Amino acid sequence: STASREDTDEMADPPSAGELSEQQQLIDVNPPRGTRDFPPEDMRLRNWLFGHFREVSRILSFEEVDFPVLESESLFIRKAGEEITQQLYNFEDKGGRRVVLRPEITPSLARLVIKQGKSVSLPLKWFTIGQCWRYERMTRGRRREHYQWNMDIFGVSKVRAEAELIHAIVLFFERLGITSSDVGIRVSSRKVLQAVLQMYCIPEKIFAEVCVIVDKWGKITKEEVEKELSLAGVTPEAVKGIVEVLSLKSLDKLEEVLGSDGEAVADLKKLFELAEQYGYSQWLTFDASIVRGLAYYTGVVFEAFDREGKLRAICGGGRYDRLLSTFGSDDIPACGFGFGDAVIVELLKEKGLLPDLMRQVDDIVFPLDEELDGQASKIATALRQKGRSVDLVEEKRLKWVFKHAERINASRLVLVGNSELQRGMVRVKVLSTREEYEVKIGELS
Ligand SMILES: Nc1ccc(Br)nc1
Repeated sequence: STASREDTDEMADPPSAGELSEQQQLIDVNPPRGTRDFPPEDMRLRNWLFGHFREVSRILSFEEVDFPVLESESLFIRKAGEEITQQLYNFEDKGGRRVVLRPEITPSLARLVIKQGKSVSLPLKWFTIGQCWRYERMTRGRRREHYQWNMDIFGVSKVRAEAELIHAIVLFFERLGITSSDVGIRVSSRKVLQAVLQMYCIPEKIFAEVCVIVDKWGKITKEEVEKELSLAGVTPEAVKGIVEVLSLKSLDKLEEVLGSDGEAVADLKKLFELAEQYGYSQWLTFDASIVRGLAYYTGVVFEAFDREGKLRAICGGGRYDRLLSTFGSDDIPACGFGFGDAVIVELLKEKGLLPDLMRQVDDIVFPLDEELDGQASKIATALRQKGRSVDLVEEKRLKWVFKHAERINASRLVLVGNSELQRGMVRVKVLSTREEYEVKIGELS
């Protein structure tokens, strides 16, 4: 016989376009280009990931904050040629205001710190998980949104802040089963590049632009980097000096080039000493080519990478001591990182570490006869008030209910039947042990 719809759990085929009248044309059920839906299975993974973000933030004693996804465009207008500012998801709203879907979170954090002003005592340790956007020509077919975990410390000028943030990143990886054999964290400081530019009397005003160009090292050819540096106003000998320093992979070598009295070497030495004490130095590696691509970094910068070299940077961050003054406020030393929700999932897949997250329900309550739907509602209410998750099912055959119970990993099946109700009872099946018993309705827990 043909199974009726309530017997199967497959959706009927949607009507074909020809079966719909003009105004009933099926809408495009896909989300806008470059964006994602999160159906239950994907949402379980996302909640699992964000749960670890939150737990690590709690363990590091960070407070959660949040901001509108929509921000004034003025927060992100920067002249250093960053990709992030060239791909702003910007528009004019109905009030004629220039607004954006934020491409990153740090400027919002800075805005709130300024807004809070004297009402907050430093240091501040804030975290947030928020959706960020870019408008990229779909030629590269890349996503236009992702969720980013940000942790930021305001008011700590010493590298203790960087050490704390890196500790958070290491703890997060360890919670997911990722080890320092899978992932490393490259560390350097923009003060390295700053020192080199000073050695060659390159004006400070092009520092941010030079950093954005140097960040392309390894992504575009050496010749292209040199050409862009030259166009930015860096002399040929300074370009040579920069290229030489970028290849340094040891602090000792760096010290030979920059001398031992500079801030860059001192900061990095202190950070690596602290790393030993935290017990995570096996994750760290000094790499002078790391500058990160955001204009506002001023000091230590770091990024996590997969040692097999198959993926883009997993997360990254650094010190940005001068960002607040670009918004007209007094500066407050600051340091933070962003951790996207996409590359980490690719890494977990690579390492076979994706968790198997099942839907789980405590009880299915099922009236065996239609007229018992009221009794079933009472029983569901009593159980829910005790905090049990209850799936109240009706208009189904018992065979379907057993299959459904298996599908949603229900712990118990509570059957509401006339004969039991006559005696003030319901029948309970414990699905894991097949144990079956009757219990007084008032004693069901
Ligand atoms: N900044 C940014 C925003 C959105 C995506 Br997807 N990637 C980077």
